[in-house]
Amino acid sequence: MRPWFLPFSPEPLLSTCSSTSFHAQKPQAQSKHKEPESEPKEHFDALNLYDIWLASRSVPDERDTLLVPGAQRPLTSRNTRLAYLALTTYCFNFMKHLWHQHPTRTVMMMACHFIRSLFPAFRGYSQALIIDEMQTLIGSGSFTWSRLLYLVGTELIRRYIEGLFDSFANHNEGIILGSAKYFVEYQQLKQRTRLDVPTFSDPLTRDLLLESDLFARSFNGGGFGSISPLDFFQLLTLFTEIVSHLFLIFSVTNTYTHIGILLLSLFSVALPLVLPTSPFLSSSSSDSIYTKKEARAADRREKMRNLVYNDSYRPEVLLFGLENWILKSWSSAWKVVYDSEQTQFSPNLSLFPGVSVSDLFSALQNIPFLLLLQTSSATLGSLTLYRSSVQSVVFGIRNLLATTRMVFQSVFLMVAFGASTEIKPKLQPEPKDKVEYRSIPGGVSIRARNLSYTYPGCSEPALKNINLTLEAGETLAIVGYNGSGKSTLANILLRIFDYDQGQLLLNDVDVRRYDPTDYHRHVSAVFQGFSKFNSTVRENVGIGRIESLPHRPLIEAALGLASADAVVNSLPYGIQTVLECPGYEALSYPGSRHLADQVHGLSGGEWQRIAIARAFMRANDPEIDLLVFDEPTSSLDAHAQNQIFNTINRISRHRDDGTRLKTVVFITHRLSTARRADKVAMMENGTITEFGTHEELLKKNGSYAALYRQAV
Ligand SMILES: Nc1ncnc2c1ncn2[C@@H]1O[C@H](COP(=O)(O)OP(=O)(O)OP(=O)(O)O)[C@@H](O)[C@H]1O
Repeated sequence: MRPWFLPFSPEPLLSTCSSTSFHAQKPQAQSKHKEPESEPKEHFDALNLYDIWLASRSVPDERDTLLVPGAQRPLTSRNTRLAYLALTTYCFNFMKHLWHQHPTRTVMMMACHFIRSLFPAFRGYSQALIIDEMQTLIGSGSFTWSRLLYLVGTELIRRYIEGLFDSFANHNEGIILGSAKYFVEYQQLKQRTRLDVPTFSDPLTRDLLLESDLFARSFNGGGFGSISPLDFFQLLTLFTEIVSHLFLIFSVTNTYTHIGILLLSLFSVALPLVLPTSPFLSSSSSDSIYTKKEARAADRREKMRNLVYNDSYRPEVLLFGLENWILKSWSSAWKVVYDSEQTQFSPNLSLFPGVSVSDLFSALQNIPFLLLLQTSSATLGSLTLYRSSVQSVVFGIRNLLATTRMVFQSVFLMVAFGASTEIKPKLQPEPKDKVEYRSIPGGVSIRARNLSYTYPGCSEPALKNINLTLEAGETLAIVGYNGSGKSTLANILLRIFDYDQGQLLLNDVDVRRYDPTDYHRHVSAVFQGFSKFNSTVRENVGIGRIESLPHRPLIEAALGLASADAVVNSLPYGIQTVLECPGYEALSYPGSRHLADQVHGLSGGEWQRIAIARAFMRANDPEIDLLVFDEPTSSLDAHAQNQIFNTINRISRHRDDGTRLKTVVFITHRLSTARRADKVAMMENGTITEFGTHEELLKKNGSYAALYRQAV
């Protein structure tokens, strides 16, 4: 059910916002922005959202450097053009979308902003009237309270109405902000759940998502120098506020003789705004542009913090005595970042020690005030009004400049949000190439030809020239030394990773032509680093077949298949026990305390049984053609291990005639289990060096035979 404040379902708007979409990594886009200044204008105009975002991150005069994510964009003419492009191609559409959710409320919000912006001027005017009245009363000698009480009463009523109006405006704005927040966070989550591992491992995509997160967080009120899109309206408020004060200043000084005073007022107001840009008074830029060294230091500082704050690292931190090293690394990184920030941010406005420049400007603003005081026409109220209006204009213009600058940054974060919702997962085939996965009898047939794969950022390939043929229904054991590439191969077979070279045919179709989501409906797996969720046993297992989550008997059956039923029965709340997992810090909400009491830890082997039960939730389904187990029984005793392999054997065959229904691939370091497989692949240094039946490989007397002899 949607929340009460939402008049809409948060489905994608972005097709209406921008017609462009892109693959997560576009090397041409990256290189294109290495020489932004030399690009022809028409090229500039053809940029899509991702291009705009990437272009805004380039550092002026540094070819191969990008600003660290979240850094402020310098206010250059090029970035201004990019911001304008972003505003016209995306931001206005985004705002329009928000407006469509609550048209009446949004109009009311804008009207409220306008009316509120007039309040300070009214306030000043009303106070001036009271002061004038007091001056008249005192000056005339006949002091009567009635008129004064009337004015004070009017002022109190005005303030009361102002307060009521404010609370209405805040309430209205809160509702709009609530639905905007929901929309943005929903889109964020939706996008992240769609993205595959190769897309996530692209550094530029990670930066994009990070800035998109910053944008989403800005709805929670400030942070990181950005403002929420609703604060765009702040510009309107500030502008009208300044105009209304200028109007008051002008009315106080509108006679011919006062024109000079007016000009002096404006000059005194404008001077502090202009002067900070002078080379004597300010730094060249207040933008946090980190150099590579500083960015690395900032990154290191965060990593060190994380090592301390994340509980899952604590055993290693204590065991290896990392405390001093962490503190030292953190403090040296902190110093690098601090020094860089010190040089970047402007020094305070002080020309001489002990003499504040801003005090000088305040004093300057008093000159027209004194001149006015000398003219007979000026009343005390009007002088007070003049004084407060001049101050308000100064603050208003300052705020306007600061807000404009924040809006400028916000535009690029908004662009990051827009671009992130358009990322096309890397493993997703083009519609023209897409082929629907079709099952064949016996499971899935696998043919790998010269497969190679290098992890992003690594120079050495993890897999080299993998050749492998497995018929549907066969069982394959992958064995080999640590780091030989077994899990990487499993992840490629499961279409979690893509390969760089070669070809992988599943059921004689290039695996790249399958939609991964479609293909994943036909596989079940236990990963080596399986996830441990800080949730109940029921959910930890049931998510293996999400539609069966409400069906307790099915979950219990899976637990039985994984020989985990005895473990679960011994838990204090059985299947409802919340499992404790390292590294997860549960947030405590009022009323949720009792949950903490139900939390229970599990041993490594017990967790492994939970993960196996999760895979068994769907392994029995007829549409499952491939079962992949990456060291499923590494922490189990020999008896439990045998039970699990018997179960795998049973569910991969037809119940009546024993014919093979599923292809099974398992990775193991226990060579006694490898002999149960039809084929064995021996992996060394990222490649399959021996392939055949257990007996064939023993006869060969190569690496497998040596490993086997060592094991038994
Ligand atoms: N995320 C990663 N980024 C970079 N390199 C990686 C990553 N994961 C694994 N590698 C490297 O790829 C190689 C193969 O790793 P893989 O996990 O596939 O080995 P494995 O045979 O399963 O090892 P083990 O028996 O220890 O589980 C190793 O050299 C490893 O260091």
